[in-house]
Amino acid sequence: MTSYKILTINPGSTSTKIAVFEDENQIFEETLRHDVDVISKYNFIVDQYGFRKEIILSALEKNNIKLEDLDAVVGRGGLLKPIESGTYEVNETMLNDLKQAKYGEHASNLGALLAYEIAKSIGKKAYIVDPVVVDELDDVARISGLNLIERRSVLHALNQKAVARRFAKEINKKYDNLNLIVTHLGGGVSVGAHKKGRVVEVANALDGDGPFSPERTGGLPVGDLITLCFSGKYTKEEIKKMLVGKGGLVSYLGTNDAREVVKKIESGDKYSELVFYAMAYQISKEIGACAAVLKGEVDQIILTGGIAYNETFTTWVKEMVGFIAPITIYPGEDELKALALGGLRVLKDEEKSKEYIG
Ligand SMILES: Nc1ncnc2c1ncn2[C@@H]1O[C@H](COP(=O)(O)OP(=O)(O)O)[C@@H](O)[C@H]1O
Ligand SMILES: CCCC(=O)OP(=O)(O)O
Repeated sequence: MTSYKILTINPGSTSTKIAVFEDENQIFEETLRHDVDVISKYNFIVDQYGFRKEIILSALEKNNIKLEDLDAVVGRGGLLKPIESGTYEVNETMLNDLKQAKYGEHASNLGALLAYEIAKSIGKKAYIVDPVVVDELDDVARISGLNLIERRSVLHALNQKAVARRFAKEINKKYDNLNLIVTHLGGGVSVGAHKKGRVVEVANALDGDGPFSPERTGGLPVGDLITLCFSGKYTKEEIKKMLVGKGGLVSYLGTNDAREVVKKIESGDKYSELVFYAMAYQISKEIGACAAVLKGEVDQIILTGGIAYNETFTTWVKEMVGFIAPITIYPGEDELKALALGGLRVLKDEEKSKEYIG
């Protein structure tokens, strides 16, 4: 039987994760973490392309992984036109939208670009799976309160879907029959209300509403934000960076690394504890909002992402939202595997890849 070797690339706001799979089996994985000082010196995400490509290729070389042995490269999907869940072949329209940051700036925009270039160098195809713009919102969730602004679905779709399906499988139920609240705790934070297999509500995890995260402000008091914007002290680009990249934990504590914050708390730093607790508090409020969207019919709350490794943090969240539904914790994420499986389904002809129209 033919077997396939797939390189998966997941550029996140605080890291680049890579793995190589032989069919469903992971044979190599590495997480390359990026300090806020390294990342924030780049004005645009696309400028990080060379830096991230170099560290990927050098990690592969160090581990004796030969590009010529690969059958496909699958990258995390970035900010594209809102699309349905699935595996998409990387095409010119997609690359252009990402290079121009037509739908916004986020590290995931690099997934398709890196996958395409590496795949091209060996004459193979590149794909993305469940990009951050997977859109299954109920129409009511699109209404913002101002007819000039529509609420958008921007989330860790790949991992949210992967852990939701993993939970359903573990309890022998169908994802499509469950109501779940999935909370991804990464460099960005997304809290999604999954109603019978569709993410019907999510606070835009990038630059919208919702809780603050290690590197983002989440929703801010709008009046004060307007004053800041028109104070004459900051350019539009500086304000944007303040909200995404230099917001959240970075703004209060100077780091996007929750593990550093935990160390400070353990050494008795009360201010760090207050800020870290505030993040748990805001996330819990958002979980409460999703419970209202699901009319209280919540089968399970799932906590996932890097910060879900921290027991102090998950205990705070449990204390606040444990009354809503039982809580399952899947620390880290299944994104690399989800990317590999999405690519594999296409290589094995079990599924046709979708075309990105733009
Ligand atoms: N063991 C851990 N304990 C606490 N926080 C962690 C741990 N591992 C990773 N994190 C934190 O999780 C965040 C990144 O999460 P991750 O899901 O890897 O995000 P991203 O894909 O956005 O880079 C960082 O703040 C990182 O410090
Ligand atoms: C853009 C939504 C996904 C997101 O925030 O990812 P990271 O946590 O990897 O930045």
